[in-house]
Amino acid sequence: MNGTRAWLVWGVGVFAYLVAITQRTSFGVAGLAATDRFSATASALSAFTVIQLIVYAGLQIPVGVMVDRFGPRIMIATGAALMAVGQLQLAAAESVPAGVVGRIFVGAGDAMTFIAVIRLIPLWFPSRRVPVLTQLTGQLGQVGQLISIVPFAFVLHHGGWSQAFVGLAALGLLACVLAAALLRNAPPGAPAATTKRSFRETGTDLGTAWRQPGTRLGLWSHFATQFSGTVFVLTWGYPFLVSGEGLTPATASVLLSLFVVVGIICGPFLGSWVGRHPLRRSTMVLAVTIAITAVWLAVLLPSGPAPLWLLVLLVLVLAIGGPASMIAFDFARTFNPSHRIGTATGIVNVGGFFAALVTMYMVGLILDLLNGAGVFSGGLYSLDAFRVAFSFQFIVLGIGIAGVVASRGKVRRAMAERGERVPPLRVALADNRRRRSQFRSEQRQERQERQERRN
Ligand SMILES: N[C@@H](Cc1c[nH]cn1)C(=O)NCC(=O)O
Repeated sequence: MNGTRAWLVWGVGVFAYLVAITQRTSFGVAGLAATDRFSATASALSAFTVIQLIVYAGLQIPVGVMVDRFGPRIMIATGAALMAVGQLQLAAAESVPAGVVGRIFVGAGDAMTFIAVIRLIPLWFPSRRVPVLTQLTGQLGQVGQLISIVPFAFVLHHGGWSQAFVGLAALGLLACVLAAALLRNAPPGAPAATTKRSFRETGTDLGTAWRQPGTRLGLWSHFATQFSGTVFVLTWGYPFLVSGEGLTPATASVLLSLFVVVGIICGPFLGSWVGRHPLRRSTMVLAVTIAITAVWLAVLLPSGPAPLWLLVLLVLVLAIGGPASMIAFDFARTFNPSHRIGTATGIVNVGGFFAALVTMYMVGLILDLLNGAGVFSGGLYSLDAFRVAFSFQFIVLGIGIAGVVASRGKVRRAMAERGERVPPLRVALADNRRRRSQFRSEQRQERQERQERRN
């Protein structure tokens, strides 16, 4: 494998994903400017984000199939081009429908990027490197959010709407050109990364990927770990922290930026842990999901504002959900043959975004209903209203945990039929401790022997 070339391909892939995250998150930063430009109500504005995410989630499976059929390069380049077209449309739009069309293009291009980028990794790198590089790709991509928050917001407020969105279109075009020029689907001489399948065979592949219990374990893992953080960052976190908990906008922004930092720090650790303990991946997923449930209970159960340290802890735990959700793609990769990984990854990636969309909608609906019925004084975004509305997440978390446990059971039964047994966690931990202490005593003995020889 050509090392420099592999790193170049990975670098271009990460850049394309980072640009996709910038395009995805840019509208959140432009909320106030959009209200002025389109003279739109709050619910019309939320349609921009919701429709974009519906397009993104709806395209995951077809895009996964296309990644297997056409390879990552063309998908990444086409995705970047679509996002550039979408942002140009938004730069020119002066009505809500025209703006929504722009966001549909952005959602479609965004949908093509991540699955294709992580498909490149096992094609270019040895398998021992794949978990850490997959994690790093996911986390470095999130830096795109910071580009939306700082330079994009600066151009928007000082240069104006059209300049800011034309700038994003230029970034998309740059990603498209780099992908077309520098990406290759596989190293020279390696087996082809694409498979020509008939329509019928594609349908069969899709069914086979879905029936594979490991794919469903991936879907539920993504569902359980990712949605709460996504809802917090993309929609309800900021109003909850500022209007509900009474933090200043500056403190709330710092807390939201922590998501990116925590992901970058924790991602590589989680990736290397997954590489070393492949039989404990679902245990890690469950541990993170239970931690998310526990921290939300701690924040929502007591009446009155939560102390700042608890809100920081909430953000840290929700942020760890990001790297933990990347374990889901490891299930897709390791339980499916190479020609079905794109399809399986597409299925897995629906989980977290579907759960996030339902939760975003339900939290909004519950807030509206409580406000309409005048249940709490303090208005739409009062802390008590948020405490009730955010409790909807416990239903989704419960469904996620049940899904992970049930699909893990199926995976383990299938493994047992092949003669592979997963030892209980207690036994595995004891075994680990025994091996570590044996390793340490061997090292001690070796040092002693060396010392004796020197004397
Ligand atoms: N799990 C996310 C990526 C992530 C990593 N840290 C925080 N988020 C994911 O599913 N990504 C898919 C995408 O298109 O972004």
